Amino acid sequence: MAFFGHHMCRAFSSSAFRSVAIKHVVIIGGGQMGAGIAQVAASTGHQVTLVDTSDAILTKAVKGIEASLKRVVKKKFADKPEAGVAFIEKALRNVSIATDAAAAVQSADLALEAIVENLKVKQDLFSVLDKTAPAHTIFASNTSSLPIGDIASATSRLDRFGGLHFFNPVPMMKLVEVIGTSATSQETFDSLMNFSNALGKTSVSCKDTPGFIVNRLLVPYMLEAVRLHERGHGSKEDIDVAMKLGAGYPMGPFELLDYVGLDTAKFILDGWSAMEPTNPLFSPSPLLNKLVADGKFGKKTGEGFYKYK
Ligand SMILES: CCCCCCCCCCCCCC(=O)CC(=O)SCCNC(=O)CCNC(=O)[C@H](O)C(C)(C)COP(=O)(O)OP(=O)(O)OC[C@H]1O[C@@H](n2cnc3c(N)ncnc32)[C@H](O)[C@@H]1OP(=O)(O)O
Ligand SMILES: NC(=O)C1=CN([C@@H]2O[C@H](COP(=O)(O)OP(=O)(O)OC[C@H]3O[C@@H](n4cnc5c(N)ncnc54)[C@H](O)[C@@H]3O)[C@@H](O)[C@H]2O)C=CC1
Repeated sequence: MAFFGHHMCRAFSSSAFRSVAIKHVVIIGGGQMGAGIAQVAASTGHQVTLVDTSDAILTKAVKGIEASLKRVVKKKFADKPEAGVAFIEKALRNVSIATDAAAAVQSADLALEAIVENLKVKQDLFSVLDKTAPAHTIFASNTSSLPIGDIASATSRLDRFGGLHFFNPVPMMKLVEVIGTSATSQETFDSLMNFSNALGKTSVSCKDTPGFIVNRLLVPYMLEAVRLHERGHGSKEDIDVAMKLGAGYPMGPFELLDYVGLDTAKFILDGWSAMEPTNPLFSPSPLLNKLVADGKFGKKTGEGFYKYK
């Protein structure tokens, strides 16, 4: 089984650009990941512009950020409720919203995308942003499964392009994978590491290889769980209970798939299947395809493998 035989080494290129102190972050995509990253960046004193395709989506995103901040302060400021209110107000003041990404990046130190998991759509976005962003602006992708180098290839700033892979839910998950391609400069990589650390996250350095570290291990596990169920060897409920109580995972694989989003899971599976069509692990899943075709994307739509209303 090849499972993505190619291997890309990261050899830092020299760059005319110094490492950038990231103060203004433009986050494109105000879904679960973009909103979560915006929340954490704003809470740690960064100026954030959150971009999506409509005001309605952005209003929902900001409401979600406020609700999540309330959960955070309930714990963090348990004995000081006024300080908690001030913390939320300060964080929300750091967030502005926009629907025009090309205009928003004109004052950005970092443009980070968390839009749909589709190579062409991500390339189209960065190709446009490349024309309006200042020379110093670093571009980064939060992709789960696509090669960072392929996304970067749509731009003229290969040395100022890297990956920042966050985990869902962003306010709770402590890890960020920082990915450098073979063309990412050391200055850019350092800037991304510093930014991730400034968000209070623990950062690990990753090569631009399929799935980086976490998803290289997590995706096959989730795929095996679905295959096991499709073979009739376990109900999804039993598999979830087994992995929570027998392996100590906070969520079982089906709960986690619903949490991630089945639309995103399908994008990942289809993308990896295209890269390695003969690998039976990546063959289409009738169960997943049916749920996605029915608009059952998991928790975010109220139904996936399970019902949430
Ligand atoms: C063949 C078909 C298969 C397709 C295969 C394709 C596979 C594709 C899959 C790969 C996808 C990859 C996605 C990716 O790139 C990387 C990822 O992000 S993977 C996901 C990683 N995340 C996890 O593994 C999450 C695991 N779950 C948990 O850690 C917990 O369950 C969770 C923290 C989410 C919730 O905790 P829980 O105890 O279950 O519930 P509570 O509601 O009680 O929360 C506990 C605690 O946490 C606070 N909290 C929770 N969420 C938030 C939030 N969004 N904001 C703020 N605070 C939050 C909550 O308030 C609680 O606080 P207490 O003080 O304890 O009350
Ligand atoms: N869901 C997860 O657990 C994780 C997802 N990721 C990655 O993060 C990215 C986003 O995932 P989610 O937030 O879960 O998706 P989501 O579906 O919740 O949000 C995506 C958002 O992007 C917006 N969007 C799509 N195209 C756009 C464009 N051209 N311009 C502006 N906005 C656009 C959509 O309107 C939507 O609000 C994907 O690349 C995914 O692989 C990474 C880590 C974890």
